[in-house]
Amino acid sequence: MMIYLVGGAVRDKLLGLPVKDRDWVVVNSTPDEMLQRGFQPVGQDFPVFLHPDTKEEYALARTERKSGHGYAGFTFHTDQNVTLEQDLIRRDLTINAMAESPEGEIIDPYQGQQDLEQRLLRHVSPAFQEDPLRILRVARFAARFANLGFTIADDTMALMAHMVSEGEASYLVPERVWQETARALMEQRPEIYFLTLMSCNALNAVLQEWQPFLMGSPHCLAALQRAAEHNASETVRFACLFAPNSQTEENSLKRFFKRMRFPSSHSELALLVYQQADNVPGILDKPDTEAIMGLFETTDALRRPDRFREFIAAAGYIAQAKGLNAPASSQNRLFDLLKQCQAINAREIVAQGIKGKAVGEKLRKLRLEALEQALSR
Ligand SMILES: Nc1ccn([C@@H]2O[C@H](COP(=O)(O)OP(=O)(O)OP(=O)(O)O)[C@@H](O)[C@H]2O)c(=O)n1
Repeated sequence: MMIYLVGGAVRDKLLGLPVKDRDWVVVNSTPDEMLQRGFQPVGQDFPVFLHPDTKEEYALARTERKSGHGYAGFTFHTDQNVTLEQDLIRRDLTINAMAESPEGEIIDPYQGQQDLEQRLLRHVSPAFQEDPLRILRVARFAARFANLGFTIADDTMALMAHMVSEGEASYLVPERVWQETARALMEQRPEIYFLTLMSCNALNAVLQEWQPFLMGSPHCLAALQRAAEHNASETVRFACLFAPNSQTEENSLKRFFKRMRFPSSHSELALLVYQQADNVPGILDKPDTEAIMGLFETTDALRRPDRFREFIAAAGYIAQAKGLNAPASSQNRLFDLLKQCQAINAREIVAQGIKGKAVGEKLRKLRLEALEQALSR
């Protein structure tokens, strides 16, 4: 048997980037031999094994043939005669289709190194079409490597658009779409992921309800870009893409979240942003304690201060993207005001012998007074 390092590890090494996961291809072997050598099978019909010590993935060189749609549509073919070149040609991008021998020799039958130099994301062969997830992967790599100067080859973009027009993208299940999208959100230039999906029409095919936000208003993607520049969390980046938008009804947004099964933390923050983000800029311009208290109440800030922090961060990026004056200092000020309100709690009021509904009323009154005082300072 011969073992080669393949895929992202070879690509990242050649780019001088840190290598996270290492994947290996095993040529000229059989499942029996792998088992004899102590490798653990990953699944029943899947020619992939885990190394007994490192737990890294070792896959028998294989060819894949499509026999239908989606993930049930694959048949694997692996035998001792499948060559490294045959294994590499079925991969997605030329920069992901290189191998390294144990001696450190790079095996590059499809000009991956040339494309690395030319900063091109180019599909290896027509076999690219066998997996619609690759449309999202290419968009994600474009987002990751944009700052290194990478762009998508015209032919590859055309192929992706062709796959979408053939209806292939509709076979992507929500879980996989989210998996790629979540990873893309954390890349350096996440907006490029969405721009790529728009260019090949995949956004319309898989994430249609997002279109009014992403295509209808220029603020969302600009806000996302700012959020990424400031190393914002995945939740905040996601929520930036739901700036208030008059074309979308709240119910259809809720249906979208449900259909795509986004994590509830993300959907909840996004919904708050959609409903309330426009109320944040300028709220501190005039000392209107009722307005500030109203914002705390509608966003449930007193009980969920961490989420409120994320909410004002997202609202801030959106406001900045709109060219409004929304400095980080006013976000901190708003959060300080929240803390002042939180410092007053029901215990002291109950201790004074106040009961029932009057407790809440008194609490609100004291908090408004605290806001008044803080704002006059
Ligand atoms: N839909 C896919 C998924 C994976 N691959 C191939 O399998 C390798 C390993 O896949 P994965 O670990 O998902 O990606 P990486 O390229 O290692 O990228 P990342 O850094 O994002 O993990 C890829 O390089 C690529 O050659 C592919 O061709 N098509």
